[in-house]
This record gives sequence, C-alpha cells and structure tokens, in this order.
Amino acid sequence: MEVVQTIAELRARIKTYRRNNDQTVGFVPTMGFLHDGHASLLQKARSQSGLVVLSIFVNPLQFGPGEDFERYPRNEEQDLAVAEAAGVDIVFMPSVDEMYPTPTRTTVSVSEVTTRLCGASRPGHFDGVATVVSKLFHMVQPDQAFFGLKDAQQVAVIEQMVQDLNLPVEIVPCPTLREKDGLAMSSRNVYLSVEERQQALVLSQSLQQAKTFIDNNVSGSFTSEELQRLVSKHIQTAPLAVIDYVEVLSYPTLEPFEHSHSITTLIVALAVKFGKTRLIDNLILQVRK
Ligand SMILES: Nc1ncnc2c1ncn2[C@@H]1O[C@H](COP(=O)(O)OP(=O)(O)OP(=O)(O)O)[C@@H](O)[C@H]1O
Ligand SMILES: CC(C)(CO)[C@@H](O)C(=O)[O-]
Ligand code: BAL
Repeated sequence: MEVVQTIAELRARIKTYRRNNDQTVGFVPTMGFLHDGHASLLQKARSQSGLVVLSIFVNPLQFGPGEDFERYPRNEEQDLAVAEAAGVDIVFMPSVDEMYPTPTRTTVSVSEVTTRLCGASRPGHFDGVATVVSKLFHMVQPDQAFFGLKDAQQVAVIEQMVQDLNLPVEIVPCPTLREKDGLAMSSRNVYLSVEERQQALVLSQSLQQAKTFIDNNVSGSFTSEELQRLVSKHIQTAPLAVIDYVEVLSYPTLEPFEHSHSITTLIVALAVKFGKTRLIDNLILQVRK
C-alpha cells in the first residue's frame, strides 16, 4: 500500500498502473476515522476493481459556520491499518492547501435533489461535497466510485452530478453497516456520551417501526404523513433527542408525495441532534403495488 500526499504523486501512480494493466480503478472517498462501514466500501471496491484508491480528506468546504470541522475526529495510524487490512493499493491524504491552494472560485452546485433534508438544514453543504468529489474524480479518474447509502442524499446528488456532467464513472451505492444494536456506524458516533449513545437507538428503531408499518399494511396504501408521524413520535420518546428533520420522500428524486399510490421507491430520512452531535439515518423501501 502506498500513501501519497500530493496530486502529482497520485496521478503518477495511477498513470503507471493504467499503462501496465487493463483492469479498472475503484475509488472510495472518505473523511477518515475509518470504521467497519468504510471497510465494507473498501472490500466491495477490492472485489470489483483492479486498483483500489482511498482518499482521506476532511473537506472544509462542506462544513458550515459553527459545525464540527475543527473537531472532526482524526486517527491517521488507525486509518492506515484499516486501509491495509482491506487491501487498499493507494491512500491519498492531501492537505487543505494541496486541495485548495487558492480561494475556490468554481463551485459545482446540484439543484433540486439538494433542496430538502441535509441540503436544507446544512446550507452550502452539498456544493462543498459536489465540488470536492468532482475534483477528486478528476484527480483519480476512477471507473467505479463507492458511496454509502447512510448518506443517501449524497448518493442522489453524486449520481445527478455524474449524469449531468457526463463523468465517465459508475457510482456504486453500498448498504449501511450498523452496530449490533442497530445504530448506523458513523465517525461522529464517537462524540456521544454513554447516555446519548443509548438513546440514539431510537433512530434505527423508529425506521424499523416504519418498515413494520408498511410490511403489515396489507392494502399497500398509506400517506407519507402517517409514516412521518410514526417515526417522529418514537424519536420523541428519547428525552435527549432533538429532531432536525424527519421526512418521507420519493427516492432518488427526493420529492414530497402525499400517497403511496404515486411512487415506487420511498425514503424515510432523519437527522437528530444529541447535544452537539448530529446523526443521520434512513430507510429506503420499494412500495408494494
Ligand atoms: N455505516 C456506514 N455504512 C456504509 N457506508 C458508510 C457508513 N458510514 C459512512 N459510510 C460511507 O463512507 C463514506 C465516507 O463517509 P464519512 O467519512 O463521512 O463517514 P461517516 O461515518 O459518514 O462520517 P460522519 O460521521 O461524518 O457522517 C461515505 O460514502 C459514507 O456514506
Ligand atoms: C464524499 C465525501 C468524502 C466528500 O468529502 C464526504 O462527504 C463523505 O465522507 O461522505
Ligand atoms: N458523510 C457526510 C459528510 C459530512 O457530514 O460532512
């Protein structure tokens, strides 16, 4: 495994690989502090691609004022051990100056799919994500890029960007990995106190309740409001939980709908704060017809 810090080194390594191999290049972009969710993306890349490139970069452009950019967890040694174990070939760990040597005057901005959910509660966030991901795609020029569905809106945004800009990369969405008790794995889980960690179980539980509600609904007929209410009500049983949003939308278009008749795939998406820690989770379901 090689660890490179500069864009020039990264490009040189990938060029050499391409010259000597006709296999594909798979890419997993991350912000580091790697957990088993990240490892699952790396393993999928390992099984599908000839060369596996991992990037670790905490991107300042996607954090708003007052968010956790400065205190975002970092552990380089542990990250390199996870990467090595997953069979990564190249780790790209650029500095902020390497990625943004001058003020950025070009922004990639995806409309419509960014208007709700995290796009609404974190203004500018997806411009930061789309801009850095398109820069990384230009640097790595991967054949496949692997993204987790825990960040389902991010997947929808990147897929839209790839389609609109004719980028020659296949986006591979990967399932959310969870702790044994159901909590979605996330680098930010490390911020939680013991009490918050315990109460954070309401997130996955509420999504399970939504799934059971739909599965038990023999007529296959329900409104988005019914689901939204059911999920919010369960989250509110945790005294430390402060709901940022609970929304039920079509997926991947992320548009509101009134009745299950009018859609084929839905997402129940939520963001909830425990103290200063904001967690997200979601459930994507096919609607029975
Ligand atoms: N539990 C998970 N299962 C599968 N993929 C995941 C999981 N958590 C994160 N990922 C994916 O890993 C990639 C990098 O995400 P990132 O480094 O932001 O990790 P994170 O754990 O989501 O951190 P954060 O706490 O910032 O949300 C993204 O594509 C993300 O969707
Ligand atoms: C895709 C990404 C690495 C861009 O900074 C980030 O948003 C993330 O970790 O999900
Ligand atoms: N995985 C999402 C990155 C962020 O919260 O900024």
